[in-house]
Amino acid sequence: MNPIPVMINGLPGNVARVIATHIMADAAMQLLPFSLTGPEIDIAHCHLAETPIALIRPEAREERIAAIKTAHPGLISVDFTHPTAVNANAEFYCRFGLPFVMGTTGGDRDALLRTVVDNGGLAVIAPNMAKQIVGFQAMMAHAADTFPNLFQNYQLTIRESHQAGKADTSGTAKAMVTYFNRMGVAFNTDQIQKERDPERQANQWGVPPEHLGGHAWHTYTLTSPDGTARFEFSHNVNGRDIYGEGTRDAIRFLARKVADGEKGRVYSMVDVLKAGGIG
Ligand SMILES: NC(=O)C1=CN([C@@H]2O[C@H](COP(=O)(O)OP(=O)(O)OC[C@H]3O[C@@H](n4cnc5c(N)ncnc54)[C@H](OP(=O)(O)O)[C@@H]3O)[C@@H](O)[C@H]2O)C=CC1
Ligand SMILES: O=C(O)C1=N[C@H](C(=O)O)C[C@H](O)C1
Repeated sequence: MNPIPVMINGLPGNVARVIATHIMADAAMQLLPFSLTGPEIDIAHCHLAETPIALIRPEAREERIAAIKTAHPGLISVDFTHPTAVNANAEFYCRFGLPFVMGTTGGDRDALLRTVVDNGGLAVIAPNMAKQIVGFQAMMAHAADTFPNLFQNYQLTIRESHQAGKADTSGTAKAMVTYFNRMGVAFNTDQIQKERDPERQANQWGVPPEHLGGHAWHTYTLTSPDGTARFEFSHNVNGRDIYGEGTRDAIRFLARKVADGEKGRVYSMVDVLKAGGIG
């Protein structure tokens, strides 16, 4: 079997760099030496180990993509860019018939789904690629479907802490809100408490100093109306390696859907998990 050609977009950003390293280590995939990059990037290349990757700025991508696509049939694009880029990037992928994995959070998520469906695109879209967190989401979805209003009238607090440079509120926490809502909890994503201050992260949260520049800590606390019962769920991730395996599974899943001739469909990481793509 030929390796799946993969273009990681968002280099030289933090997560794109980690994911690209995971792709390079996977014999079933071929990391292409190109990456769509952002408007602030003024270097022409970045290096992953010894491999130079050409960085394609937004104004150059329309003229470059056709040749890349022709040279690499079956190309899968993987997007870990910036919340402000989500919708325009999805439109770009759909315009050029590029199936994509969208790991980037933020943007208008409803519009994102519509773009794919209305334009016959194909995508896996998920705010979190970590398989254990995806599994936790699936558990919460099951609880919401099976026991609607299980936590009716409970008070919810959501606290999340990420590296100071994170541009948006946790997309994972926002997704989790939908399950709590379906379990009867009144809560708006604006109520998510986000921490971006490294001093408080180290001294109050206990984030290890070496991970202040890259961590994703989330705690969901439910308190009963009379205050006698409290339920707490946490997932605390240091570094970014955890996202590599799930992203590779999403790429393999999407490549299979392309081979099956699917079009106009959006899949989540829960779909990837259910398909047995995560092992
Ligand atoms: N789904 C998941 O499992 C995970 C998702 N994420 C998400 O991934 C995203 C990236 O995070 P992170 O790497 O920390 O962010 P960084 O800011 O480190 O990197 C983002 C990179 O994307 C570039 N960029 C901006 N606009 C575009 C564009 N239009 N096309 C291509 N590249 C662009 C930026 O360039 P410039 O400097 O010019 O803006 C920058 O180099 C976030 O949305 C984050 O929430 C993170 C971890 C896991
Ligand atoms: O920006 C990050 O780092 C992360 N972003 C995702 C999110 O917003 O949910 C996933 C994880 O929290 C790390």
